[in-house]
Amino acid sequence: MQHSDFGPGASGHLSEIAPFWGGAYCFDPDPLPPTWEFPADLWPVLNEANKQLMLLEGIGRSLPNPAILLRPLRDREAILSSRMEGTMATPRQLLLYELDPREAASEEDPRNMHREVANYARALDYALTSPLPTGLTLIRQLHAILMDGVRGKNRDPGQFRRQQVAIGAPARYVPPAPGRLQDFLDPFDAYLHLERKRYDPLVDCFVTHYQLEAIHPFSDGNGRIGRLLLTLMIQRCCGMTQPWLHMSEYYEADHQQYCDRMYRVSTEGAWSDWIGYCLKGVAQQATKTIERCDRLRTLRDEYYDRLTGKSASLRLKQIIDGLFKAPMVAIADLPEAIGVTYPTAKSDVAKLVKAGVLAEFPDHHPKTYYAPEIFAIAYEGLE
Ligand SMILES: Nc1ncnc2c1ncn2[C@@H]1O[C@H](COP(=O)(O)OP(=O)(O)OP(=O)(O)O)[C@@H](O)[C@H]1O
Repeated sequence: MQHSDFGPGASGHLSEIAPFWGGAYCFDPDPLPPTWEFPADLWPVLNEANKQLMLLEGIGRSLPNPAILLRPLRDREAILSSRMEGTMATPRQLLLYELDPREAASEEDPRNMHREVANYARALDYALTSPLPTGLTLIRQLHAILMDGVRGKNRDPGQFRRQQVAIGAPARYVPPAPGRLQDFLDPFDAYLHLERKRYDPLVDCFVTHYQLEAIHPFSDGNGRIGRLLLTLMIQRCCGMTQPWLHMSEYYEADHQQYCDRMYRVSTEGAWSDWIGYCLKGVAQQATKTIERCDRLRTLRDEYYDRLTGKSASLRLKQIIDGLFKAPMVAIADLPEAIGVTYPTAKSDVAKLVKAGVLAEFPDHHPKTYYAPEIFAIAYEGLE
């Protein structure tokens, strides 16, 4: 860690540790809230972010079936947040894994990565339905789900780290020493539990995101847990009925910038820069999500027309709605999902193939179908 990068405005202090960790120092972040005042020139940026967020909330809330948006959003977030850390799964791999979650055969088996991405999605679902307040207990539970059954060293599901870690190679940022972690985690937990924090709720989401990353409490998975918590906090603290907004797409577009801005909070106390960047991301992500929602809604209406017109068969509508939640389906799973016999399910799938809604997924047993047009919108840019 570059000692000379840290100036008088740093948002914490350097303290000495064992010399082999990229220099002899780690960074001890000051407890929240920072002494930083929210600057006047960021008000328009904050207002725009909150406006777009509320627009998205209104549109999401008016959806007759919110799952048509929530599931693709959740999967996009799981894929992109994991991809930022080198854990790769395409949407197809994720959906196929979820249809058939077999154990990985070895540490090198790519199914390990698919499982980790599926775990991320599962952890998000868990967080969003958990009655626990946002705090360390919930954070540890989420980490345990994220690392559940994943092979590899230093995963320690649900456990705070007992060793020194560093970000980057050579170490660019070195978080607090393990022996003193609790000194940073306790005040962090107390701040999370405050009903009214220091700033606008949206601003506080990004202030706390920085703090969790600066403490880096786990030996692995800190980036993902931080972004998962961010989704949860935006939903819980900003009056949203559902998790409509995720930030990983924005951060992933320029990972370096995301990390650099956090680094400069540590070294110079550059909060305005970090918060302004995040708020712009909120407006951008909200706008993108609204557009995606419109495209999915239009496509669903078009499918209803294409297949059945006004005399829409309820059963086919049900299958179509299901495809918007997960655009992959195995005939064998349909009878239980919609309460029909196997021959009826087979004939319905044939109708959907004829109408161009479904296509057979090549080289896969048991026979599996996917909806290419839904796929193209929901997972745009991810294949
Ligand atoms: N200078 C920094 N200060 C604080 N946090 C940072 C900094 N640079 C990057 N980060 C955060 O650390 C994350 C990466 O941390 P690290 O490389 O230690 O991975 P990890 O703990 O193994 O977690 P994951 O596997 O989810 O990344 C980034 O995604 C970002 O959120």
